[in-house]
Amino acid sequence: MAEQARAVGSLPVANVQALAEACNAGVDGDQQVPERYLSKDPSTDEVVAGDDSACAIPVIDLHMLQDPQASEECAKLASACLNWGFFQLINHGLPEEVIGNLVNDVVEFFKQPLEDKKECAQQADSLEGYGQAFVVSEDQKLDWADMLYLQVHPSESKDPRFWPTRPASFRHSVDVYSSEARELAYRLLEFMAKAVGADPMSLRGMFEGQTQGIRVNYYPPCRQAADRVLGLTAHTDACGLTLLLQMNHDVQGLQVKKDGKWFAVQALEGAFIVNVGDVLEIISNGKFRSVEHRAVIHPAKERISVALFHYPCQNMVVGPLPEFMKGDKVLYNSTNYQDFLKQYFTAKLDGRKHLQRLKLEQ
Ligand SMILES: O=C(O)CCC(=O)C(=O)O
Ligand SMILES: [Fe+2]
Repeated sequence: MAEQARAVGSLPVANVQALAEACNAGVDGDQQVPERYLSKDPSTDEVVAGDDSACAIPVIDLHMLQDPQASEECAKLASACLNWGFFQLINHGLPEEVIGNLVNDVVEFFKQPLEDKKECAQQADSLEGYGQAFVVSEDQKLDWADMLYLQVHPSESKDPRFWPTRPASFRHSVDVYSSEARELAYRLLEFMAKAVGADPMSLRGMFEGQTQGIRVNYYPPCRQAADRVLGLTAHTDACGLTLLLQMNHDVQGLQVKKDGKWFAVQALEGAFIVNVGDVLEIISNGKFRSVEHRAVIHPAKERISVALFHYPCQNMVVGPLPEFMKGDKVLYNSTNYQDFLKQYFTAKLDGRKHLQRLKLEQ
């Protein structure tokens, strides 16, 4: 992402927060939701409701993972990463104050007038900044959301052009939050490796100190057509591991694909939603799965989420690690990381297709 974020730009499109305000205001017959946002056909979607705990993504307790006696939690982690590619993490130890400061500053950022937010607008040569991601053609369907993407680590990769100066504490809140969350991601990578019998340091060593990016997603409500728009089109994450914080936990939006159906996620207050990215699926030779997910829109309520993406070492070869095979058949081709990213971005978010290409015939 470090290089790629600078090489791939997005075509400028309307600000969705402002468009939503116009469409949601007043009576029908005012501004209509433009056709380009109507990307979803509700009649063909099978969605499993998020309030049924029997069908929910697994919940993993970090306290229990750390207890050397509690091997069941480790087995649950391995099963979550294989069968869902997603889990919610509780008792993660990230200070409430650190999360609270981030949440307040993100909310304040989006409350500003459009002109002020545009001070950190995306530029033609970059994915960083405030705008939309991966718009590459004039007739492509568009997401009902705005986002702010920033590279947060290593510190020399930060581009101050895109970092909000208001609220004044924004930069500090993001720095503190992302560095705490980074440590947590490294701890999780250790547990994930251990959970499938690999050396706990094998994954940590590939990710520690490498690129971390933050993506703040703002999903405005859509009164006219909530079931026809998508906040974030179905995709897999290119990175190794994503830590997602959903701010208004009572508004459902994230959906995860399993066995051909979409499962709505009911976010637990204060928990992280963690998911496996493409790089980890390949490195683990399929023991962890990078799963398609998307975000849907509420008719009356906004939703904000913050995703932290953890990328591996820039010059690594992305391929199954011997540590994860131990005699198993090799399921994926290896490719160098820069080519891997190029292919992912060429497939325009369609990471799953990209993964299929790397997957060897069985
Ligand atoms: O907003 C969400 O719940 C999902 C966000 C996401 O998948 C992403 O930013 O990659
Ligand atoms: Fe994602």
